[in-house]
Amino acid sequence: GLFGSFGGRFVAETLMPLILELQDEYTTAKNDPEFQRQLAYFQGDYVGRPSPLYFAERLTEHFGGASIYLKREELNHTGAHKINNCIGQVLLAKQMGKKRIIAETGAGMHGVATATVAARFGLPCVIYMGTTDIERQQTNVFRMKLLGAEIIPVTSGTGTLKDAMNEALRDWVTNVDDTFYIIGTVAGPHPYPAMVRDFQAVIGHETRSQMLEKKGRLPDSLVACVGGGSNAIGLFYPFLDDPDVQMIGVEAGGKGVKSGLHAASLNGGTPGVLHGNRTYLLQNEDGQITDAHSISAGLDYPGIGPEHAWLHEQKRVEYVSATDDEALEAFQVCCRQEGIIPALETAHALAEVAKRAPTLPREHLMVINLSGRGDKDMTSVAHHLGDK
Ligand SMILES: CC/C=C(/N=C/c1c(COP(=O)(O)O)cnc(C)c1O)C(=O)O
Repeated sequence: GLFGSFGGRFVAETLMPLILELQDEYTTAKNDPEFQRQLAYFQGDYVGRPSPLYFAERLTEHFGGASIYLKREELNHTGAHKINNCIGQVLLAKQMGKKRIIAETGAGMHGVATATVAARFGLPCVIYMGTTDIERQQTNVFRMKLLGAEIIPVTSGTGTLKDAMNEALRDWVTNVDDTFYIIGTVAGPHPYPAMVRDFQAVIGHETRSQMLEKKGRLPDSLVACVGGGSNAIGLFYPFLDDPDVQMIGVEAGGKGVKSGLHAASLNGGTPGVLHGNRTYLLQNEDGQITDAHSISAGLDYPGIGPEHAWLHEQKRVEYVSATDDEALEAFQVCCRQEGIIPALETAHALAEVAKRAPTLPREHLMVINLSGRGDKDMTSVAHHLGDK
């Protein structure tokens, strides 16, 4: 389970039997036509896939350069890419005879997607969520309750995603026999980063065939925001062996990487171990995890998926960052030009498009992962714009 020197399994011994059972179950499922048929069925009739690859004519005109295409993951059921992964993992949980589902959440999109599949498959569900995020993503908190999930507020640390994941991992170690932990991003011990990537790779597979059908060739560049990195790797993965397809991952630059108040684990971090895998993370010289900062709860995480750490070292993907302010600006441009209200996480990818598209010719085909919709962010954005 290694991506170069990244990834692996840094977990308590008590977890190993379940991890090995999960790895066997997943390896079997990957090659099991019945599992793949079930997955495709729910991706189609329940999630609503394939998501459109939409030519954003107004954004293209507005930036005056590259041809901009949006991969509309915000149109999936529940409003983000997270459901792609939750369907796959809940099917595994059922196959393994698990009786209880737990998850962590920051933006609440993974929490809602987990509560959604738990409801649909008749399993009790507990979601761990930091109190900071409960405050800034209230619509998703209410949606989780409507879907029947129990939410456990996490007050430790900064009360954000990292802290929620710590508590979810503790629950999992305690209830390893009857509980399945649906991890919401490409983090955690092997096989999670590879498994979550595989469930999200439907994004890239669809994008490939949609672009070939529309333009008769592959896209020139792919842009996606990076929190833990699941929507990005899902878009990038099917293209990794196409050397002419450029890939840009956009981290949360917060108040600016130099300010120290950011969540840019690659651009502002160093190698270390967190949440069961070796990757890049924000830490001080003693190896203590330092606080992340981002206007967007879903990017507010001091780590990153180990495959991204490896792709960064291999220089196959270019990782840049966008600040809170740049994301807020791009958020508004998307609303006004395309009539699409993106999630604040997604707005970080759009901020990079604002910088990069004008420098490219119209023939350049640029695909952005529109990872989620922004309903959840209305009060937060109103608050921040009020400061303008
Ligand atoms: C797993 C915790 C992350 C969450 N969300 C992250 C997120 C992200 C960043 O997560 P990744 O794709 O895994 O980097 C991007 N776009 C949207 C709309 C998101 O909600 C969540 O709790 O909903």
